[in-house]
Amino acid sequence: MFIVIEGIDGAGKSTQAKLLAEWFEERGYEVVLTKEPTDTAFGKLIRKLVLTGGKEGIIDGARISHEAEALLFAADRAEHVAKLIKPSIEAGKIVISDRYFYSSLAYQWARGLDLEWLIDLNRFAVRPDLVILLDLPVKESMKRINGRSIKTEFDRIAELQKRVRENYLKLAERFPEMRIVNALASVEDIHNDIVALVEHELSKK
Ligand SMILES: Nc1ncnc2c1ncn2[C@@H]1O[C@H](COP(=O)(O)OP(=O)(O)O)[C@@H](O)[C@H]1O
Ligand SMILES: Cc1cn([C@H]2C[C@H](O)[C@@H](COP(=O)(O)OP(=O)(O)O)O2)c(=O)[nH]c1=O
Repeated sequence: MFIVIEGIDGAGKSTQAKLLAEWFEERGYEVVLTKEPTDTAFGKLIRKLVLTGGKEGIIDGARISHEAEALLFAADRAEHVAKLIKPSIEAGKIVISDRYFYSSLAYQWARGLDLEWLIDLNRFAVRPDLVILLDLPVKESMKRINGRSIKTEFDRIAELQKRVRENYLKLAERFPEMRIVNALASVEDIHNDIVALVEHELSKK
């Protein structure tokens, strides 16, 4: 079984991914807990060129293009799928990924790229059984990650996160595997909501 956790920055994805992995392990399942961007050379390149916002992300005097960013995320994902996700699913393990191609759709679309091009670009990515979308207002997520980003960037980031949140909600109407979970609740209540969705999915297998 392949489960993905999605949501804006600070939505609680890594917290819930870890709890869900423990839930499966306690029940005797073999679990692979993973994330995107990955920790491989491609993921490191993304952190260097895309996520630092510093001078390493500048090529020939300009920031790398949003198209190049989308291609880097897709290249990282292609390796992730081929080397870890597919082999683990085939070995009967439970794969839990903190972010997947839905992040590319929500974020790179918010950067102004064409959604249909992004969907085509990511068509190689095996579809998960279940995608948990942790949804919460940007104001709340900003409170949770306060300190992770510098203050002067706050408003610009909040604006982007708002678009990303809206995009995720639109994507949930298009991709039936996506389920919206209210991420304003307590860590424990959210975990219980996720477990209910997972148990429903397990009962279908
Ligand atoms: N339900 C929750 N209520 C309040 N704070 C939370 C909740 N879930 C996570 N947090 C806290 O919010 C911050 C961001 O959570 P994290 O799981 O790292 O989010 P993400 O992986 O989506 O960026 C962390 O400090 C975490 O402890
Ligand atoms: C996977 C992915 C992430 N992102 C963005 C979302 C986050 O703001 C950022 C980094 O993800 P994040 O989960 O914060 O990873 P880390 O804490 O390891 O740096 O990358 C995209 O724009 N597109 C993608 O395809």
